[in-house]
Order: sequence, then structure tokens, then C-alpha cells
Amino acid sequence: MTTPNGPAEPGGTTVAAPLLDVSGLVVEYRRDRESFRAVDDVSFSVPRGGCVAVVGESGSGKSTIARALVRLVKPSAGSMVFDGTDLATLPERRLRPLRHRIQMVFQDPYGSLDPHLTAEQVVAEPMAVRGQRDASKRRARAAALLDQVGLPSSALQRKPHEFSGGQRQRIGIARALASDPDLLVLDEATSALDVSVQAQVLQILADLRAEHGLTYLFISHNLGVVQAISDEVVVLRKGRVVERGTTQQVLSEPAEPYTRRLRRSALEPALMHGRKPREVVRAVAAARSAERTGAVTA
Ligand SMILES: Nc1ncnc2c1ncn2[C@@H]1O[C@H](COP(=O)(O)OP(=O)(O)OP(=O)(O)O)[C@@H](O)[C@H]1O
Repeated sequence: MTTPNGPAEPGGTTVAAPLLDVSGLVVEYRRDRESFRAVDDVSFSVPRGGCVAVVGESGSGKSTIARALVRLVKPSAGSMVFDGTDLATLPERRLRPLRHRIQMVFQDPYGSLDPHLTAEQVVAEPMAVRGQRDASKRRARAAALLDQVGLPSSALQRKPHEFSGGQRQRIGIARALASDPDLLVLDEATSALDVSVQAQVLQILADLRAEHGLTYLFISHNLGVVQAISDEVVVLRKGRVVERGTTQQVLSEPAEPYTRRLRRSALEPALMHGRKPREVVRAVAAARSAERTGAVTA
């Protein structure tokens, strides 16, 4: 028997269906007239309100999974069931009403913000697209969202080039929230930021998740950052999942040599459980700096 939330277990308890269930996903690109599998039989699921990280070296297929989810590329096999609907095979016209529910936040906020619009207009735009005709309501909500990501009201009339990288990323997050998404796909969303700013943005993301019950798919090559934000980790290598589990388990006792290598490059001293995002990110920075200067870290 199933319920709207998922199958009922014997004894009457309900197992909540994941918000996103990716199964046997294959994405191929054409290269030199041949087909190349960038994502090869990948399966994982993201619980409602959870944060699952996809980690792996450059070229392992992380962004391709994100692109497939918003159908910038079409999978050649497998399913991506989002809240009961398989996005992999859905015709475009049926996909359209779902699009606002999955929002991407990219690495380079500058490239994705219209330079001619003010911060307020950038954040208000998705509301107009979704049919909010009342400009004063759009403006009020944009101001509230920018406030939630820690930008002052004096920021409302400024244009993207007048902001720092971290502030621009906050605007990108506020804009994503303006669509009322269920799932945020964060593709290296903090990678371009310096460490203390990265910590602030991670803290904002953690707070927003707690407050709004948002669900995150967090794509990153940085295990320190992943440890700060995610509950579960999927480790990708050459398009295939090599390991998965809770963040604590995978990062503290990686089963695969590949994951151990990734972990070493993220610097083990920084892997300290139970710490707040900003503490972990600072520890990563301190360890990196110590490594550069040859100092020994505890
Ligand atoms: N449009 C494309 N056409 C052909 N090959 C592509 C295309 N986009 C990505 N690839 C290849 O697919 C593989 C996976 O790329 P992808 O960008 O998903 O990796 P990634 O793990 O996100 O890497 P990075 O961390 O460097 O962004 C790589 O070998 C890449 O060169």
C-alpha cells in the first residue's frame, strides 16, 4: 500500500518518498563523432528537506547530473523522479509548470545576473514570470528575500557590478528562492568565494534549509564544504558512483581509495564532525595555509 508520502510499512508507519529519486541515469555527449558517457548508470535519492552532496574530481560528471535535472541535457537512459514525476521522459509542455520547483545556483553569480537590472529587479523577475502582476508585492517580497540572505535595503537599487562576489551569490540565492522552489541544485555555488565569505554563504544556506524545509543537491569538489552542509554524499568517478553514504561515514571512513584521495586533497585535519559550517570552512583554510607555509597542523 502507498500513501501520498510514500509506501506504508507493516505496522502503519509511513516511509516518506524521497523528493528526488535518480535511477540508472545515463547522459551521453557526442565527441569526435562518438558517443561518450559522462554519466553512467548513476542512482541516488534526495530525501525531502535533506542535503545530498555529489562530489568527485573535475570531469567526473557532477555538473552533467545538474544539467540533466533541469533538462539542459536529455538523458539517454534512466529516470529522475521528482515528487512522483519522471523528469527524464516528460514532454517539454508538461515540464514547464514544474520548472520553478527546481532552481539552480551556479558557481559564477556574475555571469548569471543581468547587468542592467537592480538587485531588486533581479529577484522580482521570477515572480513576474510566475504571474505576480502586482509590482509593489513583487518589490516587497524581493526586499524580504534579500533581507533573508543578509543584504541590507540599501542594496535594492544597486546593480550586480556594484556587489562583491559573495553578495552577488546571495542575490543569486534570493533569486532562486523567489521561484518558491522545493529543490535547490547548487553547482559549485560557493567555490568562487574566498573562505570567510564561503562560510557566510554556507551558513545562510543552512539557515534557509532549516527555516523553509528546502531540499539541496549540493555539487562540489571541496570535501570541507560538503562536510559543512550535507547529510549524505555520493562519490562520482568517471561518471559512475563509486561510494555513497552518510557524510560522516563516507568522510570519516571512506571505503574507496578514490574517496580517500579526495579526502586527502581536502586536508584531513579539517574534517571535524559536529562543527558549524563556518568553523569547518575556516579549519580548511587554516590547514591549507599551514600546508602552503610548511607548518604542521594539529
Ligand atoms: N557539452 C559537452 N560536450 C561534450 N563533452 C562534455 C560536455 N560537457 C561536459 N563534457 C564532458 O563530460 C565529462 C563530465 O563533465 P562535467 O562538467 O559534468 O564534470 P564535472 O565533474 O562537473 O567537472 P568540473 O568539476 O570540472 O565542473 C567531462 O569529461 C567533460 O569534458
